[in-house]
Amino acid sequence: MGTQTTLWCRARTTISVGGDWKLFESRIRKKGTTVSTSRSRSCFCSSPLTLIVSSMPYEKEFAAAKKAATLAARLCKKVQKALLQSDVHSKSDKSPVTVADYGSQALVSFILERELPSEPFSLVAEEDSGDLRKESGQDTLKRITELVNDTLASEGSNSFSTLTTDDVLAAIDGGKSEGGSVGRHWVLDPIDGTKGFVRGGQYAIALASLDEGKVVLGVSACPNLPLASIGSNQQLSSSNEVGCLFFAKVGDGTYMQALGGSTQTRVHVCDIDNPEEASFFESFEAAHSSHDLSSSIAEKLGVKAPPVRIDSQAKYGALSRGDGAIYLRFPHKGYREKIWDHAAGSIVVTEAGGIAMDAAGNPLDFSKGKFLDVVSGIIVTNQKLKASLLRAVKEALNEKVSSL
Ligand SMILES: Nc1ncnc2c1ncn2[C@@H]1O[C@H](COP(=O)(O)O)[C@@H](OP(=O)(O)O)[C@H]1O
Ligand SMILES: [Mg+2]
Ligand SMILES: [Mg+2]
Ligand SMILES: [Mg+2]
Repeated sequence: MGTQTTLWCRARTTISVGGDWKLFESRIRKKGTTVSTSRSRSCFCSSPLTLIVSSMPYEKEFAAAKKAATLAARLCKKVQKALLQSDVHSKSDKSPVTVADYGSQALVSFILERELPSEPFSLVAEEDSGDLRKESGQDTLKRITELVNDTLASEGSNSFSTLTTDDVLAAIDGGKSEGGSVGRHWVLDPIDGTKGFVRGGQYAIALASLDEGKVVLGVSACPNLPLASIGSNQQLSSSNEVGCLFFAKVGDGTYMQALGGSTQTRVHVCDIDNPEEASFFESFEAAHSSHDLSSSIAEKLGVKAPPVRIDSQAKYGALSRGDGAIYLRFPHKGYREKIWDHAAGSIVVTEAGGIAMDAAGNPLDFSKGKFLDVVSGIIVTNQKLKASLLRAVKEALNEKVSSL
């Protein structure tokens, strides 16, 4: 449980803030009082000011997010097991959307609102209920409602009341927020890697929270990811258990536990500094990221291992525990990245000591609404490989331009 302290500042005061000091500074500045702060975490206020300092910020939100992602993973696992052709439903952009995408979004939206009743609720999520409101969507909607109710019942909570189809539509549409740089917003990809999900491969339920445009917590449930390393330089492991939950809160590090388990382990990115020993992740789907460009970058860097191709933000999770050293993502011309594809993954990696940036080395900016505008692509690595990776990326991109 987090504790809150109310401080009445009249002069220089030393305060202790768990979490992100920069974010805290920007908050108190906004209150209309001149506040000068220093690295020693002391602050001087020009007029009396009441500061409410939480020693464990975002703790309630973090617990709610873990609960929501874990339950959504349970729903998705059930559907993936029984996946029938008829569960695949075509959206206008032709990406397969299954009952699990909608069910997961409805469940996460419902649980976050239920667990945090006193907070304003804003959710930026991938799916909307448009197709489910049509006559042709009624059977699917009933199926989703049953799935959501079955999953809630399995939670064993006494306060459970059965949701109607209208409740489910409303919960899905709870995800219509546009996000932005003001206030708090949840960001959800109910199933990231839908193509992997349909194929029986990797996928993730990815949930993050933005505060003033910055990702402050992220949870990524990866039901098919082995608990043991999947890197190309993996050590032999006796465990073939799958299902990982990664979670990170700003300033507090990244942790992993077995989905449904309770023992958490702190994870760190690898500390490889020699690219020859590094291995890299990329999308399984060549349509999502140029495999040619990645292999040209890897060659320039001197990476020897073949690419590890997996779907979804499971790549960020695997990187955060050191399974590989680099994740390269270079969408084809005209594609615009969305925040829900990277928000949870990026904090999972940065809190584990890594860096997520665009191909020009800029930090990822989640404050501009649902799109994440990046220069050329997204690259993720550890601190030691950052400079050489950026050089190789620049060279490969220049070569690509001059060959056109
Ligand atoms: N043409 C494209 N280029 C890049 N990314 C794309 C894409 N089409 C879809 N995507 C995104 O790639 C995500 C999957 O990432 P990955 O390739 O790492 O598995 C998809 O998430 P969803 O599966 O949630 O729709 C989708 O948002
Ligand atoms: Mg999609
Ligand atoms: Mg996605
Ligand atoms: Mg998705």
